[in-house]
Amino acid sequence: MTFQLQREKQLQNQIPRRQWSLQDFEIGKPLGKGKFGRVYLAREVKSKYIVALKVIFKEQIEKYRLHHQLRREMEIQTGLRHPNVLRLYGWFHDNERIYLILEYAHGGELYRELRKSGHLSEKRAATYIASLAQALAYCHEKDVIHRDIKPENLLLDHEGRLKIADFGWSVQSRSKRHTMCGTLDYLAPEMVENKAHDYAVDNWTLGVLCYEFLYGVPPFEAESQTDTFRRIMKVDLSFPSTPQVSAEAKNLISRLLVKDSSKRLSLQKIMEHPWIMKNADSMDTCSKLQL
Ligand SMILES: Nc1ncnc2c1ncn2[C@@H]1O[C@H](COP(=O)(O)OP(=O)(O)OP(=O)(O)O)[C@@H](O)[C@H]1O
Repeated sequence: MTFQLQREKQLQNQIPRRQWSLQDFEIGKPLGKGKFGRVYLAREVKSKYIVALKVIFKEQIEKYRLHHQLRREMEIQTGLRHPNVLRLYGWFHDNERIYLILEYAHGGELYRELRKSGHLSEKRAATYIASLAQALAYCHEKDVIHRDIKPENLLLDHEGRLKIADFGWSVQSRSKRHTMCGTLDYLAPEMVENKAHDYAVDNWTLGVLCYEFLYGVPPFEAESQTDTFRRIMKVDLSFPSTPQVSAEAKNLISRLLVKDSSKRLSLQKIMEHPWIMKNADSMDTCSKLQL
């Protein structure tokens, strides 16, 4: 067992009885800034386990009346245990702030990787899609839906394994995206139309992500929000000639970007798809289970 693993176990042993406070952590460098606060590298003093500490200002939460939702969502995420879902180990608060004790994702945002390399290889793209399909199947089983699975919310650990982060912030993040960046790119037709929707919205988003991993841009990108909306509603999908992408990958994308949500490929079928079977690195997706 590696040191980090032993330390994680130590940390986990403390979780049920522990009332955490800021004194339990040594705070390191800032890792990033979100809408509601900042994220810092931190080390739990007793176990020496490295975590990411997300600091959220209560004032912000109160301003947007998000405290009930934040609490519910924190409870959901604490209960999720999957190698491709970022762990939330616990939380505590003081007068001004709420602190979330999160698994540290050493590799940072997948979004940055994607921008850096332009697009990903089929092997990497397939591995990420398989990881996402497995993580989502696990969440759906637990009746947790509505993951905000756009590249900015996907982090990588020290081994390059994908982690879905920002759980439960789907509503905020989505409205944030609408107002701040105006992007609808990852939303299924039934969502942009504000219709009732179910688990199948996540399957659509997997199709969008698969396209973006392979081509470097989302499939329905347009100058304006209205044009993106139109393209999504028409499923105006086309595959550029470069970069070269295999017919099997295009087949998977076309079977996910289907307007009728009941006809989209299921998560199970994604995992069995020939492109995934051929390209996904199974070590990264299934065998490193439950630490
Ligand atoms: N667990 C983590 N490990 C490593 N880096 C992280 C972790 N969590 C967040 N970060 C970094 O900090 C940045 C800000 O994270 P945060 O979740 O606050 O922002 P956000 O995605 O904009 O979320 P929100 O919508 O909640 O404001 C991320 O973009 C990421 O680079």
